[in-house]
Amino acid sequence: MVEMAGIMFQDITTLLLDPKAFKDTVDLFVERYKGKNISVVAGIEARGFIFGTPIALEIGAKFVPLRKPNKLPGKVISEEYELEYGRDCLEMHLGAVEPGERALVVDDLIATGGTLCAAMKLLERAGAEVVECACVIELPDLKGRERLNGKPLYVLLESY
Ligand SMILES: O=P(O)(O)OC[C@H]1O[C@H](OP(=O)(O)OP(=O)(O)O)[C@H](O)[C@@H]1O
Ligand SMILES: Nc1ncnc2[nH]cnc12
Repeated sequence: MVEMAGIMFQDITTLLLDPKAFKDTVDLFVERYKGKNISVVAGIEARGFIFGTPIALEIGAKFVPLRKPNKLPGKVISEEYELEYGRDCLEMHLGAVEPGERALVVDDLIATGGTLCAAMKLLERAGAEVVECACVIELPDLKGRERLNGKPLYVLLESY
């Protein structure tokens, strides 16, 4: 954890420097989701890509990037969401997900929950069933879990 502009920033890049710790982290998710009939792993830009892609490969699911605005070249659907300061937006390629698909949403961290909430809305608008959201770290004091409308959230560690 490092302090950045008054915020205690949870920096997962140190985890990535340790190949065994990184692999063990991915394996914990793979063990949980393998054989659960998940066809889509949706990873949230940017840090959700780091964990989402190896999980998708290992469980045999496709990987769908949920990106910040104006990054995806094709037609997209968009969802705006509130940040602690201001607003942001996530986009997903139209047609990347088919109605009825079972999706897992992956990110590195849940803080206020706005990002995961927008991600779930995109997948549900495309007709997918969001099975669960998965993050490495939860900041429980920010009560992000309460914004997920009862959708299960699996995290590896809580940071207070
Ligand atoms: O639960 P929330 O309050 O919505 O915050 C969590 C989001 O914040 C961070 O991403 P950030 O928006 O900083 O973007 P980045 O990964 O591109 O740096 C983090 O990786 C999550 O995606
Ligand atoms: N404290 C924090 N550390 C890392 N990423 C974040 N995203 C939102 N809050 C964060």
